[in-house]
Amino acid sequence: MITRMKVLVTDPIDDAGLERLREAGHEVETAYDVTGDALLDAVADANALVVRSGTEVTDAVFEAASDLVIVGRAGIGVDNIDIDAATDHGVIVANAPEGNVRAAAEHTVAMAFASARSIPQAHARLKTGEWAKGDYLGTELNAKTLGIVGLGRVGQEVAKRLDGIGMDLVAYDPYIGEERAERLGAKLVEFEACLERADFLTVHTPLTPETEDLISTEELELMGGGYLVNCARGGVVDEDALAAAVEDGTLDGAAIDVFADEPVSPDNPLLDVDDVVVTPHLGASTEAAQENVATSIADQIDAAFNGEPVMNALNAPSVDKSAFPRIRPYIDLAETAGKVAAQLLDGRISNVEVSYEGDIAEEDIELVTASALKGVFEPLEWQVNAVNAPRIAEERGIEVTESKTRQAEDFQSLVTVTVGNDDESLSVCGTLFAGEDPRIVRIDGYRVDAIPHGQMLVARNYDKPGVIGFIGTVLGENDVNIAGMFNARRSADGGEALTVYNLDDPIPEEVSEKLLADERITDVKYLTLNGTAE
Ligand SMILES: NC(=O)C1=CN([C@@H]2O[C@H](COP(=O)(O)OP(=O)(O)OC[C@H]3O[C@@H](n4cnc5c(N)ncnc54)[C@H](O)[C@@H]3O)[C@@H](O)[C@H]2O)C=CC1
Ligand SMILES: O=C(O)C(=O)COP(=O)(O)O
Repeated sequence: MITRMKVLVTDPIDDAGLERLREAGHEVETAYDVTGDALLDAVADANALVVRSGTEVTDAVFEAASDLVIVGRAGIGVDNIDIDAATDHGVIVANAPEGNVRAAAEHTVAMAFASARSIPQAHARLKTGEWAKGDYLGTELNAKTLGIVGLGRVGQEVAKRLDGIGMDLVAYDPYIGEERAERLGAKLVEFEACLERADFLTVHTPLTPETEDLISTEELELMGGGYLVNCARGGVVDEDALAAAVEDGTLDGAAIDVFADEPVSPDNPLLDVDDVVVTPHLGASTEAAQENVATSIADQIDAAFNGEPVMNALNAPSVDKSAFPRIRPYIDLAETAGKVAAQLLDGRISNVEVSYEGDIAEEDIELVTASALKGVFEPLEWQVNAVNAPRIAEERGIEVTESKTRQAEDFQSLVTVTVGNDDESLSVCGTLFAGEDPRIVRIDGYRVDAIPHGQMLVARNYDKPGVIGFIGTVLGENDVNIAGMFNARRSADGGEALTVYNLDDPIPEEVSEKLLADERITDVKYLTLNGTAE
């Protein structure tokens, strides 16, 4: 099983998550607030990195962390993680998209009320002994219009809560259907209409190039009054524009939990405007939410270490937990078939086809195909795993195709990996005996029955008397013991044949020359697969 893995945690997460990682046998190191070179040093021998929003996980981090398997984000937003760089380095990025949704929604509601009733301002004055009752005349949310920009998980929870207190709901989200909005009692409208109609506008999009500064001077002018709440991401709202709009009365107020740069600088213009209520990124900071996200990330890290699917992987194929036991043996089988095919083809690989027949064709096979690609690319000595294999194929212009058919001729399930180029191709078919024992059952059209592991030799020869004996003698003379062999021929007339050997020992280089010196033998290939021959 897995060896002790090191998990580096650079933003505070709940003890329940740390405990779960330790219970699973992993070494957990916490190094909060490390940045720059100190972060690069700390991550150098880590197998997993756990962060919240406080750590910038850049390309340099992946460069420094050669043993990194996964970055776990104990929360939702991953704008602080360079996912492209992670994929290039074959590192999984996973988040915890459910655990803090209610906390974020409740904080949003709290912020809307806080700004509408000036609670923080009145509170601060009363604490200094000032009874400023006459200075505050608030706004009710009841019967006002709530505009929601981004009707995803958090946006929907906010919708439910504020619908419940009698607000009218409009929403702008170009990626969801009208039906979903209607089920929440919200009307889907265009962006401008959402701004114009909202008395309270709340933002719940991720920060992406598309949403950066989504709301700036022009958009705030369209609102022309009312309140803006941002508990999503700082960069979505232009801070200078918002501060100016509240200052000059274009808006009545705002409530902001998130900032373009965090921790926020004392010079941030929003801190100077009295009608802007601020909190230091507290949306997810409840006990329940923190326990949820920390344990979710711990489980996903453990799964990654065990080679199991990572439920919320953002850059890797993930598989339903209940389906994984059925798929797992095919992951290894496809990788092996890919490895064998790549090692047997002489020419360049410019296309890979993975086809599925029988029961396996009913399953979600994205991860199986990625594993087949990993198998194909590994003998080429590319730094590859199932996370970056599809990307590597794309970058190198290798065409990847998949096909599925529920019919299987001779086997319950068959996985075939075909590698080739415009001039030639070679297929390797694998199946599972008794549902779990991997077998190679066809190589380049020859029907074989080979156990794919350890040292193997695949010889092509003319089907003449004494050839097999000759190969056995040469191997024996070189102290290579044959654990098993299978000979296949296309026809019974002395034509071409293919023989697959499982060997107990590595093959010395000169063996190949000796074998090929015999004109009955046309090709010899050595394969090295995982495990050793029995
Ligand atoms: N303040 C805090 O502590 C917390 C902040 N968050 C943040 O809240 C935000 C929302 O989180 P979730 O609801 O879980 O995400 P989600 O992915 O479930 O929903 C985001 C929604 O935004 C929509 N969207 C994307 N681009 C858009 C655009 N240009 N215009 C309008 N809509 C667009 C998407 O279609 C999606 O429906 C994220 O930025 C997340 O990081 C989440 C939890 C806590
Ligand atoms: O989950 C999110 O997106 C959040 O913004 C929460 O951030 P945090 O984990 O509190 O740094």
